[in-house]
Amino acid sequence: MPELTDVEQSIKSLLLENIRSIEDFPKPGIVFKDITPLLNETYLLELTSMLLAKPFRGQKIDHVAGLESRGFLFGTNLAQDLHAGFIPIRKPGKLPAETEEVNYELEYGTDSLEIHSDAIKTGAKVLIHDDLIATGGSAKAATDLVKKLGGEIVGYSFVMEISALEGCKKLESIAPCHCLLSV
Ligand SMILES: O=P(O)(O)OC[C@H]1O[C@H](OP(=O)(O)OP(=O)(O)O)[C@H](O)[C@@H]1O
Ligand SMILES: Nc1ncnc2[nH]cnc12
Repeated sequence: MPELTDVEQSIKSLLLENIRSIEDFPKPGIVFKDITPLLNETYLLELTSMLLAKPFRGQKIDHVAGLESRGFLFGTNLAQDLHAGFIPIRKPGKLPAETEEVNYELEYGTDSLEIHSDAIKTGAKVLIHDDLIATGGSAKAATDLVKKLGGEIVGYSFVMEISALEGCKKLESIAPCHCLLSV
């Protein structure tokens, strides 16, 4: 009988095969990693969701904070699976109530992120989730927002990392960084 880790490895290979690489999107020189095929088929959606939650099962997590927009796709699923609430971290001007804001750098530009000022109670345990980590700038900005509100970062969850950009290195001293897939 195959070991569980072998089965998990095979599932990860299957998921990786279903990620599309699109050259020169959204700018020349960027190879865009498209996770939408993982949403397109129910078995891929379920396998991805199951493996995303696995490292955090049994941990006390009050909220999953997902980054706009692709961090919303698996983020609410992940929150429900971990019996946590979901907090949207959004691009500027999208959240309707009072917000906190931070600026950050992207692999292909700069942007800012916002969170509702009342989204987190002091000491709440927060897991940050996104589809992909490249430079880690967005996840670090999300970290700063959560900390500004008094939340405690207990981990990071990404569907995939672009390992050459070493984004997780920015975060490892803060909390464990789990990337389901790596390119
Ligand atoms: O690790 P980093 O270098 O910060 O890059 C990763 C971020 O870039 C992408 O988002 P993008 O800003 O393209 O927005 P989108 O999710 O709305 O497409 C991706 O979904 C992450 O949020
Ligand atoms: N290469 C890439 N593919 C998809 N999303 C990204 N976000 C930052 N870099 C990216």
